[in-house]
Amino acid sequence: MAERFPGTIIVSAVNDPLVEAAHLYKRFDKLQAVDDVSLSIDPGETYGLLGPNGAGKTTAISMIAGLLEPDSGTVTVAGTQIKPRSTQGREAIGLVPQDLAIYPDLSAEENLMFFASLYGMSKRDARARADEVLEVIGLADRRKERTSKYSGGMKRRLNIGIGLLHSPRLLILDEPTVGVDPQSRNAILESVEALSGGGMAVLYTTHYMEEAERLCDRIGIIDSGRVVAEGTTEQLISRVGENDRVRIEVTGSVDAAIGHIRDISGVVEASTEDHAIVVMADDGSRHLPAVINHLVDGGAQVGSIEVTRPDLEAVFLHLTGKALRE
Ligand SMILES: Nc1ncnc2c1ncn2[C@@H]1O[C@H](COP(=O)(O)OP(=O)(O)OP(=O)(O)O)[C@@H](O)[C@H]1O
Repeated sequence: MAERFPGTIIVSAVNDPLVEAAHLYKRFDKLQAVDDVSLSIDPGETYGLLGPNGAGKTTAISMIAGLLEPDSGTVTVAGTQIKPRSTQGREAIGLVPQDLAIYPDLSAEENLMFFASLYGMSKRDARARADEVLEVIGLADRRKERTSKYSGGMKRRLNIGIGLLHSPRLLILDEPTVGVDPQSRNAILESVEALSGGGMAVLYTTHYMEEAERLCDRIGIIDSGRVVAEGTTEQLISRVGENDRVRIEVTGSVDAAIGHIRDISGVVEASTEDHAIVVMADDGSRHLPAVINHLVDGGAQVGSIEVTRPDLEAVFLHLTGKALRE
């Protein structure tokens, strides 16, 4: 991290993370809502906090955004320590909360212009930035409509646009797709991908594993206030040793083949189901030809084949003993 000397310009090293949260704790009465959460996010990286309702995601990001004072722990964003009682460093952060903060009687454009004026932007800059933001959130063609007529998803997209107005380096999104229509959901995911591709760091909370898998370069799995595992989707899956599941429909006997299939290196388990054989293996597609050869050699005919890769849902279950969407 760059050191500060009076009168010098602070230049962060290129490789410094944009966000560093270290050992955050927060307790509400008897509940330890956040219990030693640390994470770092690089510029251009999308970091996902994946966990069920009540896991502590909102509490953690509220501390990272400087809205909530941690009991202990520190947050640094773009080289500045974030403190709830100071506005220092806030310009680097765009927080999009779950609750909407838009004026229903104003159009999308008017809402953006209003919030831009709160940031102290000139009318000209505000107009130019509103144009850019409307493109990013996919509402350019609906910009003049009163937002009271918008769908819930469109309102949510405008909420994201407001968080983007001041061109933050870190965008924090708290479960932005909960309860939105599929079209808006897709628009939101595409916006996040575009922003991240443009170099913005994104902190994204969700309990939808498909979104975490699609968007996030790294994921922290959070449960009961603790990040119980962190890594890329592949790292998380391999860490818990989950296997691919290969299901092959067969006619004829598999008795002769099944012993040979179990002997294939990398095959963990092979069993029969109704008119099918199910093989658990570390890399299902790689073992498929050998499995099929044994079946055919044993006199069985092979029908449809399905390879199911393990997902974050399985990882979550493995780590916590709970389903992500209980
Ligand atoms: N201000 C508060 N006072 C008391 N308890 C709180 C407060 N804020 C959150 N909690 C509790 O802390 C726990 C974590 O809540 P948090 O909102 O951070 O979880 P979450 O993962 O964001 O889930 P959700 O999506 O349901 O908000 C929950 O049990 C919640 O009830």
